[in-house]
Amino acid sequence: MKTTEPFSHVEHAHTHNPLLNHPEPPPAAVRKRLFIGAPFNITLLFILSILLVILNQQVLATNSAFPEKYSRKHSQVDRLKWQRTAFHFQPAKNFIYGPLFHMGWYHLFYQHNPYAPVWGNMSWGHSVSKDLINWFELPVALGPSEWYDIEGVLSGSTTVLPNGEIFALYTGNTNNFSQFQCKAVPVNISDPLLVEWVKYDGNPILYTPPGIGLKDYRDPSTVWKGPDGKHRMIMGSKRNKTGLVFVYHTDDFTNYKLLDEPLHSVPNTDMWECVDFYPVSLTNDSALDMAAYGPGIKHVIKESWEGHRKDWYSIGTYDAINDKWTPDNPELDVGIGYRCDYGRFFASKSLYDPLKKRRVTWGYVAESDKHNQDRTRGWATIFNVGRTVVLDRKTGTHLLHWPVEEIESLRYNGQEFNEIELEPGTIIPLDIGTATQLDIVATFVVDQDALNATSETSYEHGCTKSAGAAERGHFGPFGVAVLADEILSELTPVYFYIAKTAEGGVLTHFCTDKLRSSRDFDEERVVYGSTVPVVDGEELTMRILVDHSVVEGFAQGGRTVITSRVYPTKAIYKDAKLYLFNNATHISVKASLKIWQMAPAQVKPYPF
Ligand SMILES: OC[C@H]1O[C@@](CO)(OC[C@@]2(O[C@H]3O[C@H](CO)[C@@H](O)[C@H](O)[C@H]3O)O[C@H](CO)[C@@H](O)[C@@H]2O)[C@@H](O)[C@@H]1O
Repeated sequence: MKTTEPFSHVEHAHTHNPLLNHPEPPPAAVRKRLFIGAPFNITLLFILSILLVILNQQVLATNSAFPEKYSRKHSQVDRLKWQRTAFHFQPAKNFIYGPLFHMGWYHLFYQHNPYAPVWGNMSWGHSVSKDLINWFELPVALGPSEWYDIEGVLSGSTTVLPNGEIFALYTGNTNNFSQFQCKAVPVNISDPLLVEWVKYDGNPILYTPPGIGLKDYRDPSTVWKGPDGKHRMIMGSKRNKTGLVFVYHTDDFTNYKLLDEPLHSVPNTDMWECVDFYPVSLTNDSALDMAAYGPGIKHVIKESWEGHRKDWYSIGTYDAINDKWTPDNPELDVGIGYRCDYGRFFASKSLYDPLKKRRVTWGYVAESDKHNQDRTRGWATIFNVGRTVVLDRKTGTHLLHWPVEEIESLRYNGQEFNEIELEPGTIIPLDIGTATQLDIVATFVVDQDALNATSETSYEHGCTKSAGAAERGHFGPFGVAVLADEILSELTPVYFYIAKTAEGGVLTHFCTDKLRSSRDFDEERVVYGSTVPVVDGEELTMRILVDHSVVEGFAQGGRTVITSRVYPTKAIYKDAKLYLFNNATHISVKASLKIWQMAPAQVKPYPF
């Protein structure tokens, strides 16, 4: 790895940043010093403060902050071209999202419109990879063709049986959008690419159960064998506003018998789409295949909340004899506890990878700019970089989602910055050259004496209801601003914010501020985030993947994750810069970073 000189050249670049700072009164001790002086100084200071307040208010008013609609420098064509990601999976064009599975090669199946970059003509797109990073696009595996799927081959799953048999279960959308479950098989299982698929001629194999809406019944899971030798399949649905998971038993993988009782249900969580269910180990980081059952194992339910477009998980115990699942903590039940990702990430689906004994999950990361841009760009929505999922054995309450190790093969030109002192209210540029494709690992050491000395409490703080990185607290925000232009008119800060509780404890928030990511339209001009547990003895660490229009942030090894789509108009190409900041009012922070440039991944048609 190539390293730069120590960070001395940046130290004298410390600047006071009006864009990040709120017009808050300085702390009492400082205030005293400011007001000792001649009346002339007081008047001057007063005028300056008024100007600062006006400037800050302009910046904080989200839409009116940017009167100039487009940057003159980069044309719209250039901007849209820049948005295409370099190392996140997306096919050459059109619309993607959906499920995946494995066979020899890693096979990724996804919801795909072969004709336009918008939802419609839903088909199963198909790509294969040897390393989860570089992909070959194959022909569409399954497209609408029959009465039961004429309006779309929707999401589902694939199953590989121990005898090598492979089949897919999917939801067919009829001409009136009723949903039926269907089966398909590869034509030739000795083809490692599984290029051709054929639909079962007895489709549909499953009809909507009584009392369930015809449009509330979809996304059949992978089939697995329970400890009693019976095979199971599950599907998400809802009854009134109660989200639930149906369980089916099968002997032949074509006929499925619905059990009377659901595996689990939670009132007021609406339709559960793309339900995922898998075991996690309490004793090590090795993933388990679906059949794993017994002591030392917990089971995770993940659901994608229709309408909200958010993925929720909960950790609990699976009783395979009665096909019932119970959450460890009812207050952290499915849909009311933790999310897989606090940004834009939906309809995720995981794969047990027997090669590396790990579970990898992908979700689709939709666009958040104007819908008509999709057509101009020619593509829409991407996948996150595949993430391994393990139980966080330190907390026991969280999952850890972390980019697959293969992504590190794209790193080059590594640079290290050690122990940069960030005093309250500073922002410094990090001179790393091009800043559009990056892997950043940052550690922050907080001045504990200052933290302990202050009794101020800000327990009520929350990323999503805050004013983002401009909202100054005693102990935050501090972090990294990515995709920022030189004058900070566009920037996406990814940061920690420490809040002290009335009892003297601390609560750490991990946030991404999209309020000033783009001067252009963004339907989610918001601050994303949540709290992140920090276990005794841990430093505050974050990892950020920057890839043009996507920013993935991981705090504390992936306990809290935030994926954002961003559409800067100025901070693009060589004008995209990186900054380190501490906008807290009362603590200094020492930051150490490793930053790599990221090479593009290859996504190509398979060379038949
Ligand atoms: O592509 C269908 C699969 O995708 C899932 C999970 O994302 O359901 C999405 C869903 O919404 C799509 O269709 C809507 C039109 O009917 C459209 O407005 C929306 O933008 C699309 O994402 O698809 C079904 C209807 O087909 C709808 O109820 C969902 O919200 C998954 O559940 C599907 O299998």
